[in-house]
Amino acid sequence: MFLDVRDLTITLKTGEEIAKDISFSIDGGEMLSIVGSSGAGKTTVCKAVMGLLSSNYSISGEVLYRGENLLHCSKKRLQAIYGKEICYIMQNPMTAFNPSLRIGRQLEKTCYLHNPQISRQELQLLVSNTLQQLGLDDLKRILKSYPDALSGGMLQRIMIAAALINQPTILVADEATTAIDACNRIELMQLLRQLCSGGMAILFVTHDLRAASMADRILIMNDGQLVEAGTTEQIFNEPKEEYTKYLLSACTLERR
Ligand SMILES: Nc1ncnc2c1ncn2[C@@H]1O[C@H](COP(=O)(O)OP(=O)(O)OP(=O)(O)O)[C@@H](O)[C@H]1O
Repeated sequence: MFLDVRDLTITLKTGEEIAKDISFSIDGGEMLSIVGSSGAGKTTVCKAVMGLLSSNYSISGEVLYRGENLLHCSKKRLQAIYGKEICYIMQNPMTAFNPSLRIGRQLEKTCYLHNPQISRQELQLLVSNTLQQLGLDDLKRILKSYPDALSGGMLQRIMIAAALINQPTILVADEATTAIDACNRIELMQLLRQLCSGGMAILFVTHDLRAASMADRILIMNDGQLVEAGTTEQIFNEPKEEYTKYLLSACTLERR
């Protein structure tokens, strides 16, 4: 199993519980979606999986990456895993980049960090290919730009490129398609499916049940807890919980 999260409970130092008894697993070639309204605890769970929660949080349970509990790994081991084997697409593309560094440089640094042996030529080719894979063709301009010169949708796609550049085995995508227009969003979802077919495991987190329809399985999260789990067909065609039905009706309303 690529990723196996067991009984993950996240509590603030003040005692407030943000997520309780969260368990799920994803294997290579699978896309699992966590769906829930704003404030359900989705981002906090992603950050716990990515080792990004500060000491203001206490975490119990297990985050197993191929059997290795990431909550107890050394800093050195985690540095080797995160950004290379497990990559994260953060929710807000505007704050994910260094504002004073050109995009090209930032992508090169991301790649170089985990592939110090790579030649200059290979590095440039990899950066260009990854951006093109995400439908970003205006390469010269993009690579020379500072983040504030690019649109939110573009930055989101570049952030996805940054996550894919090191060809991770697990991709954690938190609202990865939110800032992207509808046509590009469909293309991006198809790309994620394609990556899955190539063996990647994808955790796709969203507040929008429609966006989750490309996943193999869906977990519904509400108020810090998983309330329903099933295949995508089960969730869409035979929802059991009232909250799942509510999320489905919100999709139908938006479509009218
Ligand atoms: N450090 C913190 N201090 C206080 N409250 C926090 C902290 N971290 C998380 N929370 C609270 O935990 C809850 C879950 O937050 P989280 O960002 O994980 O939700 P989410 O499901 O990802 O929502 P969204 O989609 O809007 O980001 C929210 O009510 C949030 O305010």
